[in-house]
Amino acid sequence: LFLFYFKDSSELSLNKCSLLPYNHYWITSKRIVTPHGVISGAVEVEGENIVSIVKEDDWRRKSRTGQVIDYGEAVIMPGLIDVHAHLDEPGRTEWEGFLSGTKAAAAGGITTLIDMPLNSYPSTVSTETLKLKLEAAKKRIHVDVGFWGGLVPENAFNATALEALLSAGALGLKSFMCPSGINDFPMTNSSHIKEGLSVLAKYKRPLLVHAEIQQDSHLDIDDGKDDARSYSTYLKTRPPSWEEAAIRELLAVTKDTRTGGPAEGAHLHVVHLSDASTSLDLLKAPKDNGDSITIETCPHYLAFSAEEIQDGDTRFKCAPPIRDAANKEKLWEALMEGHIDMLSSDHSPTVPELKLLDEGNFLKAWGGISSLQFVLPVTWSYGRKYGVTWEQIASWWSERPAKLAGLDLKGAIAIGNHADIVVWEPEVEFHINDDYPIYIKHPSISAYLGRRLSGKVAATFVRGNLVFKGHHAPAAWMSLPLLL
Ligand SMILES: NC(=O)N[C@H]1NC(=O)NC1=O
Ligand SMILES: [Zn+2]
Ligand SMILES: [Zn+2]
Repeated sequence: LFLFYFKDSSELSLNKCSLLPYNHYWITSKRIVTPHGVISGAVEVEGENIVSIVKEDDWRRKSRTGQVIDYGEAVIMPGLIDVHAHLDEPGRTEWEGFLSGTKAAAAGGITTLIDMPLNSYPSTVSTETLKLKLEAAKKRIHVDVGFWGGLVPENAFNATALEALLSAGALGLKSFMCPSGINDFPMTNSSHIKEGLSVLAKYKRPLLVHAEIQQDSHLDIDDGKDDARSYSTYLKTRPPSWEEAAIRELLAVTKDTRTGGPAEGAHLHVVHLSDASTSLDLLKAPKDNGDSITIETCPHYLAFSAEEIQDGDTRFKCAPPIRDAANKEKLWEALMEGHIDMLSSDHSPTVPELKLLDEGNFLKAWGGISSLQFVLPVTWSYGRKYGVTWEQIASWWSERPAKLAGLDLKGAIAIGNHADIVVWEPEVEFHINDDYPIYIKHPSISAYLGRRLSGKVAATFVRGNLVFKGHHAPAAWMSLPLLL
């Protein structure tokens, strides 16, 4: 698979994209999150990889070479892998772009980001348009970036075109079952999806689906009774029945992904599940019975509830919508019990003008949450009262996303893996106000502006390069597609 790397490894010796001058070093801490538990000890990095992991007792006894960076009691975790972010470049760079987006990612402990095929212009639906993405990202990324391709009516019945897109490096495909809000990214129906899955089966790669199907809305938005500034008006326009309808249709095709089925090898990933009632319940049995399905939800569905969204505060408009507090509780329960597999940001920014913050019209504003830099502290801050552990965070944000995207050398602090590491301090609180360094292009639309969070990112390593430690590595980024 192609992953678009930010640095040519052959140039590591004259490395300007690392804030560390060493090629071989040890990171020590009392709290290192490994697949075998949290240990006190040291992680040895050489070049791009983790070459050993030792517990404290052995570490003391061992003679060693290489520099030592002691992080004390800070938590050392695998870097986060955000499988769902819209960086909007090329074509809508004024909305975000690779430079600011990956800068925010690095500051937030995200070491790999998979870019969605829509909101840029053109959409990533062919080898030619994927090439435009690669060109745009060149020398402009602070973390590893991969790309999903788009499954749209135009390419769905063209297996040759889809295969070319996957061979050119798309890590999988993404489609919408309702209007996406982007003209050159039309929605697919289940026959398109079935075709897509049959091609993906060969490549053993996933289809990510925005699972909402438009139902008759009971709201007549023209009768003047419903205030477009009120969040409840927006909520009524996208009831859980939209998610339910999409999931019912999807389950008719995911049977094919079972062992021995016609699309064995393909996988369906339901993005940003919001409805924790019937939509989730419908997925449980097929998932347990061998349909190849995973489910993601996003921090904003876990942090916020409809009741607390103020009139006109369109920063919180997204689709599917943030539902009531009871639904939020059920989402946490499903996550803790393992029915929801992973988290992603669905960072989907725009320019402040299109968020209509002054007018506050929920029906007309751009739908999309801006959150990229804060997903780790948000997961931790809002999850603490449910007893969330660092190992769970590593599973939701690193291990399972790596598996979904087929990134064999990522997702865990393990020998041989890429040295993709976040160092963070769970006990440190901070207030996201106007003085706080926010690296996304438009801080004013950030959903977390004004919040107090705990869990501060101290340092981020991407394949052995220290890319962030309160400030970013100054860099003229080299980039190249690399065969994993
Ligand atoms: N086009 C786009 O990014 N849409 C996203 N925004 C959102 O809130 N949900 C989405 O799917
Ligand atoms: Zn979506
Ligand atoms: Zn999205």
